[in-house]
Amino acid sequence: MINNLRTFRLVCSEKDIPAVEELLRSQGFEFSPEPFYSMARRLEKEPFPLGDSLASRFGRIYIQDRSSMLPPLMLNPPKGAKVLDMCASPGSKTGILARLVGRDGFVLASEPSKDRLALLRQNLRRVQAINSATVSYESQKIPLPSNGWEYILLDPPCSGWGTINKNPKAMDLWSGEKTLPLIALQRQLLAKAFDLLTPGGNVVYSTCTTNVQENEEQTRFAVEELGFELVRLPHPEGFTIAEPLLPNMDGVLRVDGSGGGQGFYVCGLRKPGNAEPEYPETAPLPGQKLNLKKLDYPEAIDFSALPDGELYDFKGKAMFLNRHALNMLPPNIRWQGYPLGKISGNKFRPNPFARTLLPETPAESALVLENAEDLAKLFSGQSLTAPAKGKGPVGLYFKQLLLGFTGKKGSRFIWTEK
Ligand SMILES: C[S@@+](CC[C@H](N)C(=O)[O-])C[C@H]1O[C@@H](n2cnc3c(N)ncnc32)[C@H](O)[C@@H]1O
Repeated sequence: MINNLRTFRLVCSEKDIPAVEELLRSQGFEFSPEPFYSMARRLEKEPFPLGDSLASRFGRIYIQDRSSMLPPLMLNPPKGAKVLDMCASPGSKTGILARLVGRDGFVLASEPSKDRLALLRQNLRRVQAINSATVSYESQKIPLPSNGWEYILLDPPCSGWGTINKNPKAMDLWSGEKTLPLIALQRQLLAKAFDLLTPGGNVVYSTCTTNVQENEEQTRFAVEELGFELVRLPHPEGFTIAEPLLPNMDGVLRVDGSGGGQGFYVCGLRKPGNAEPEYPETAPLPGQKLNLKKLDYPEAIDFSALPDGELYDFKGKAMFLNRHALNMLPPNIRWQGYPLGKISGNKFRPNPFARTLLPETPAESALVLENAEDLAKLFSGQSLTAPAKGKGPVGLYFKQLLLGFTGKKGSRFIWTEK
């Protein structure tokens, strides 16, 4: 089946939706809302690649297949929840989880492949998932204590048959016996998820493949061999859901792709019981904790916009360490917080895209652009007139939408990513 449907999601608060949509429309993009998620949009006109749009460059949209949005939406962690994403790169689902749990929640994203870990970190930075941290483990061996997580997303490597439109060779590459190692790994990961979950906690297991072995049979394994309870998932509006290929599987979602989007399989599982999560002993970290009161930083910055946590200097990189990560991650695990900028002595310079450090109300020094043309000019290297007073970096906004920090030289604003 040919899937020509292109979808993306907005990365902003509800109140900023009009500004992001205006930014897109002013560059000639047309789109319509998707019924299953208030932030999802269906692309209808693309005058140039959507990935090159200003909204995308500033991390205010994320291009993602609509079916791939379902697993985190089905896990549906509440605001403030802590979530483990066991197979995270490139971070498309981590990004949704980070949004769902909000500023006071936390997502730990695990990805063993070095290259894919770099991509994951890049994407999390782009969408400013400040409430996340990353680790690099084969998640079946991740050294986290048992019973510590109330929400887990498990989106393991699979044969990818649901993506044949994008990867026409997926079916030849992963057929017959060749899928056996994948099936074994998926089972190990499911067993580990069971161990890591707090009794009463939930995991969503998902694949972008269509065969029964990696889908319903894995659900059956999880229920019959591991002791999970099957959770009945709601029918997402606007999707065609096929009948499961095994009996007694009410509430699993076999997304057949005929409504557009990839073929996907999503199932919800609950660890029986009821208990509070157990947290490990923690230990001092390497790196140097920074005292915000002693830092020299541009006046445009508003550190109070950050969630609870600490700022650390790790070899010149200013890393934000979320309080949940500090409380939940044991001393033997290697993890990375969220990079906010550079630090030299006591001088902090924000990353140009670190919009989380901006106040909602622009400071007097800020550059507030009212039209996308000026923003495009600035972003392409042209300078814009600035008042001679004050120095950069200053806050950059499109209307009330926070974008990042732009440099200033004399009486010109200059965009620089250095
Ligand atoms: C289907 S992709 C995940 C897609 C991701 N959840 C997203 O939505 O952006 C599976 C990922 O699992 C990673 N992976 C492979 N072996 C793994 C293991 N043993 N533990 C955890 N992740 C693994 C792969 O490198 C790949 O990035």
